[in-house]
Amino acid sequence: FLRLPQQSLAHLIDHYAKYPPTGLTMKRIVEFAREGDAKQSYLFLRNELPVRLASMMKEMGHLPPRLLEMPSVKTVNGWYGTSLTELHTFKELPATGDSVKKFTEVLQNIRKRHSTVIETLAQGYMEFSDQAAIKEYEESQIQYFLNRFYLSRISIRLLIYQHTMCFGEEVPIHPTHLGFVDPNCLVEEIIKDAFENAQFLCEGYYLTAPPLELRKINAVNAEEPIAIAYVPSHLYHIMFELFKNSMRATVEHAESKKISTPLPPVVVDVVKAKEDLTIRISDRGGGIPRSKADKIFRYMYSTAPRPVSLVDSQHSGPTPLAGFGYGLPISRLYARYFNGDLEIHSIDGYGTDAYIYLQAVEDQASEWLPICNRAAYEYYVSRKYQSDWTKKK
Ligand SMILES: O=S(=O)(c1ccc(O)cc1O)N1Cc2ccccc2C1
Repeated sequence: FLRLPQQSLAHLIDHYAKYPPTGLTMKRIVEFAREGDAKQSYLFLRNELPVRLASMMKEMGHLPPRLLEMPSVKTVNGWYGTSLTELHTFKELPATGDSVKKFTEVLQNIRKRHSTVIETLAQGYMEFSDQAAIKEYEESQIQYFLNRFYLSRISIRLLIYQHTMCFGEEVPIHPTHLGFVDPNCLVEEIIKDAFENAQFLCEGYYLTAPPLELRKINAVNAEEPIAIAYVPSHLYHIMFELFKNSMRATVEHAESKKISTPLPPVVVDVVKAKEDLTIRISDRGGGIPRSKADKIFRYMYSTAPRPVSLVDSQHSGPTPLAGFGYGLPISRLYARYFNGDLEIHSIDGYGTDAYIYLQAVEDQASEWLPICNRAAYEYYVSRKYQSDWTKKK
């Protein structure tokens, strides 16, 4: 037989991107971590990871050509291509101890290779915006893409961590953890950890920080601690980000009022009910007007070139809580990944409430993933961005 022409990368992408991703529920992930084995994981991931990588590579192709020319964007595209090609070599390989061991090593290399994807794409965006003004439709295409691309990346990294920690040499952080997931994640502990670390940063910079006021209600079982099956590092990331925002707002707002009363606390309410686990973070940091509130979930919004010196005159060192960076949009992706959400409700002149909603029931918490299908393609080509309403005043 003629040897099949060397599978070009474009063929690989088209082959795998044809399939929709297979989303897992938190229930399935926990069960599999308990009862699954390395071979079953290998047989699932050697197809599922290429499907998720290829889908995002195909979708990247719909971005403005000028953006795809940016060196940093080409670099990220290169990493995805290399990883897809490496995983594809396992396509026909039978699941033996040796092939599974090699596969696990490949996953660890992929995780390391992709560790700076977010910063590198941000660099690519800056290169793009330095080159020429970004049109409105390009901006909305890029925001649409980055939410899908980063959500897909969160999911790929979770699947890799689960495999390497359950079936590789890597040991879970806590003996009770099942890989990267904790079947009994004590929410209050993570909230306190995140608050203490954010407070340490805040005190280091502002020489002061607001106190925490934590209130909790377990509406399902009053005596039980509030716990759900979740990814501790995802919850920590969300809380740490929101606490940094609230602390900065609280301190800077108090300073601006020139009166030196004690700082108002950051109040956190945690309520576990039948369906939702809700965490509300309330600060009295002066809030944000509605005219600006719609921008805080934008990538790059506040990475606009900062004042020349990162050192703020009144305080020492770079502003560790500077701007919003990517913290809010990425935190919202973490919350939405397992069918939760993150909402910001602000009262201009008073303060802001951040609501985090998580699924309290494992089989309702299923991966929320982008599907690279016709609808997505339509979005890129149809210029849906064109507003069909008069401009806001
Ligand atoms: O926009 S905010 O209301 C705000 C946004 C998100 C959040 O989690 C908490 C918040 O408080 N806020 C952030 C910030 C930073 C410096 C100075 C003033 C403010 C006001």
